[in-house]
Amino acid sequence: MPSRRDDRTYTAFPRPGWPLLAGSLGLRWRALLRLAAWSMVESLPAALSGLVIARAIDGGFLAGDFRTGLLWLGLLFAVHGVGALATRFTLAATGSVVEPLRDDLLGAVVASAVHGDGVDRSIPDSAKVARVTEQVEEVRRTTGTLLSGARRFVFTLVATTVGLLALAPSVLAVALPPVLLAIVLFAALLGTLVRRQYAAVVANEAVARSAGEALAGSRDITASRSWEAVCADTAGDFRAERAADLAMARAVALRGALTSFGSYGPLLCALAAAPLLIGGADGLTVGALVGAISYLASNIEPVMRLLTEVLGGAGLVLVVSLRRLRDTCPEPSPSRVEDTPEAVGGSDASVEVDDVAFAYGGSGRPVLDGVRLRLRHGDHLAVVGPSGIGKSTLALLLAGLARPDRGVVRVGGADPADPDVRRTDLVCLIPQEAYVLTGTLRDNVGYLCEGAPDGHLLEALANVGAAELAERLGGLDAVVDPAALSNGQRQLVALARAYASPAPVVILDEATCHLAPSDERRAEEAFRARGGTLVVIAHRIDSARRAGTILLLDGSRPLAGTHEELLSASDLYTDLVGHGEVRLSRPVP
Ligand SMILES: Nc1ncnc2c1ncn2[C@@H]1O[C@H](COP(=O)(O)OP(=O)(O)OP(=O)(O)O)[C@@H](O)[C@H]1O
Repeated sequence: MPSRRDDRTYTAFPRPGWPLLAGSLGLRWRALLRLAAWSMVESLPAALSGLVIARAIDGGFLAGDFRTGLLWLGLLFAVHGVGALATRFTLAATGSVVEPLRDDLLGAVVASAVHGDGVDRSIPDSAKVARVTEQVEEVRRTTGTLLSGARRFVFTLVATTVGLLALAPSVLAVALPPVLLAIVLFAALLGTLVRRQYAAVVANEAVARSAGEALAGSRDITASRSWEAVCADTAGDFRAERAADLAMARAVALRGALTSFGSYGPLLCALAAAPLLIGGADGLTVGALVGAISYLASNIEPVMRLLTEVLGGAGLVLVVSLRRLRDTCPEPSPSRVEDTPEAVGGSDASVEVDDVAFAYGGSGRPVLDGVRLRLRHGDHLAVVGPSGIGKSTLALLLAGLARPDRGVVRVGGADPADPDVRRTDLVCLIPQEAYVLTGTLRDNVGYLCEGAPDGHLLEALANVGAAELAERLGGLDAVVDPAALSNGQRQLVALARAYASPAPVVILDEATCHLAPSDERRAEEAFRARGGTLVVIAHRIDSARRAGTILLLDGSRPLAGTHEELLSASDLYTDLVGHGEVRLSRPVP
């Protein structure tokens, strides 16, 4: 079967949604690892700041040793410098994860638009394209925000916990419960937030749709003085949008309250417990308390805001945009593969010629003009017409050896003249002047089916009526001298080569003209029994009559039909039949 260099199919794109997002991110796992590594470096200040501050106070400033205190603060400054450098690299790594996502999403959206079930390809829906493009952009942007928010949340929280554990476990014990409670409550609220945001988006789209329709019909509405009725109709959509927005606003207000609780709760708890903790069982020093407070003030507060506002906000938009994309993009249909390269040269090989015109270079007058033809796998067609009318030219076009100036030629769904298509796997043309190579009989018969077993080649020779010739020549190993063969013998060798080839379409361009009528019949019947599509440029009436369909080229309007149909429809055909030869030697009228 023919092959193409690009074997990617559109159906390889999954539908836009979480699996696509996860697959796209999964493909960039190296960049994700890089991102994690740089995030760890970036969170060093979060892990060390409290510890360093405690040392600066206890071992430096409170002990009256300013130099030591300043040295510790200098170290803190250097650690922040390293963290800032790491931030630069995290941005680059985030870009290399998120940017390809846009291509993947657009690929999925376009595949869905082209191959989706129920897509009406005759009506370009530019509004939908714009909306979908906007949603793709939204998904890409929010994925970036989410990724960078999520990694800062996780790494900063872990770094802070580790730092607090090392510096003041008693403060950690007091501060951790409000943090965990805020996270649990936020997780419980998330479902409501998603539902309300989705409802708000849908209500917003409904308003845009109904208002757009009203504006588009404004002339008619004004002419019929029906503005009041239209306003009454659209008012329902506006009310639904207002209700959805209010419900969303209430959920967002609750989210704000949770943010404040998670941000300041740990700090307040630590400050309230401070008098008990200082000098307590684990000997909390003033420096350690200040260091612990700095952890809570400079790390926990931003981390909780990240969770509820950035992750909650961007995550919400991402979930809703992905769901909207999935809902608005129909499922690519796995059965609709006719446009994919896989379908090219499929087993159901057929011939399609659509409104083809062709002129040899230089001569302005077309040899063929307006030729249409459609053959199914297994069809047998004879092409007849006066000499010079263009029968061989049609054969060349079908075999991909010439390109039409206008119209389309497809064999097995592919353009046979496409250099990316393996033409010999698609179609085999045997011209009148049979071509025999200097080489063994095996080389000659197996030329188009390299590596085929001898049995296959011998069977081909026998079926086209060349078994006796093969025996006389000395079998498959015999070296053939083309000059020593008669025209008929050369045609038998060429016929066996075509028979043995894997091409599902065989074109015999007067390829049996030097054979006796009985041998011609035998060869043609062998090709019919071989399967596939057979096109015979016929020169004898019997040869044409054997075909299921006859195409008569007459220079003006090609006609196709059975022998009887053409007899009653065309004087030219009757004329050809009267001569016994369907190729008249008189010139084209
Ligand atoms: N390579 C070529 N360059 C220019 N003109 C050509 C070329 N080959 C064929 N022609 C012209 O194109 C026309 C159609 O030729 P074609 O061989 O297709 O006709 P045909 O019907 O097969 O004829 P025949 O039955 O005699 O083989 C003829 O006028 C021929 O002279």
